[in-house]
Amino acid sequence: MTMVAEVDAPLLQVGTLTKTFGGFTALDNISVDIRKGERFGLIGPNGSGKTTLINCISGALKPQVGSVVFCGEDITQLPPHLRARRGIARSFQIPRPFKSMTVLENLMVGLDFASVDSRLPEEDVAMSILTRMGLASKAAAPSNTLSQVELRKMELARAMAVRPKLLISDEAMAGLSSSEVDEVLDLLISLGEEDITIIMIEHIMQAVMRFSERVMCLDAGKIIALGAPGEVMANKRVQEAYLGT
Ligand SMILES: Nc1ncnc2c1ncn2[C@@H]1O[C@H](COP(=O)(O)OP(=O)(O)OP(=O)(O)O)[C@@H](O)[C@H]1O
Repeated sequence: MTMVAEVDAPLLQVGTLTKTFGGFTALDNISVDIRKGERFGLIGPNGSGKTTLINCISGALKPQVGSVVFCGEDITQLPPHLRARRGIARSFQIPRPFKSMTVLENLMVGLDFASVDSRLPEEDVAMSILTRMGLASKAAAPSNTLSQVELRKMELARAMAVRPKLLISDEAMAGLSSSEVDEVLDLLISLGEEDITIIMIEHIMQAVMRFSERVMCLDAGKIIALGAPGEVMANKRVQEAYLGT
């Protein structure tokens, strides 16, 4: 019985999280469990609290109330770098590469940061991640010569370098063409197939619908819907929050 409980335990447990800035409540009593390998979409209108929630999970912010439990460990008080070492990685909306470095060098910095213990030389590990992301041919290219979609892939590769259990993708597709969105989505979905849990913040609804097994919609710091993508999109409160009607 114990074994079954361990297998079924959520990877991430967010419990009664409240985050205020001065007198303003950005997150109001948020509780959600995310299972291992789940592809989880996080949506909500501008200012609804998505980034604040992700910041509380990655450690950039500490909530006033509530807890974040990851792999059974309460990490609420841990700083971001220790959360990264436990397997939480974040890929940012605006890629921030070290411009003068090559794509391979950018990745090796990520490996150093994570102090990833590997029997393989770091360069081999970095090259295998670049191959996985379809960027092997760009390994020696300076990062400032990459196209937008290549930059997004490099950002995901850098997040992958820490060998995450949980990858948080923060608007990785903003500004891309629809075929490029599909390329990045295919990559994210293939990572999900390797049991990497992914939380995707995204405004492109078509991408959210295709990617997510479950979707959570925030509005004014509260969960207004949580469930299968079709159900959430059909929810009247979600439609009102987006359409402002
Ligand atoms: N450091 C801060 N100080 C004060 N207010 C903040 C701070 N960070 C966020 N907020 C406020 O908290 C609310 C939620 O912001 P948050 O960035 O989490 O929203 P979001 O859903 O990610 O929005 P967007 O889609 O525009 O990125 C907003 O009203 C924002 O102004």
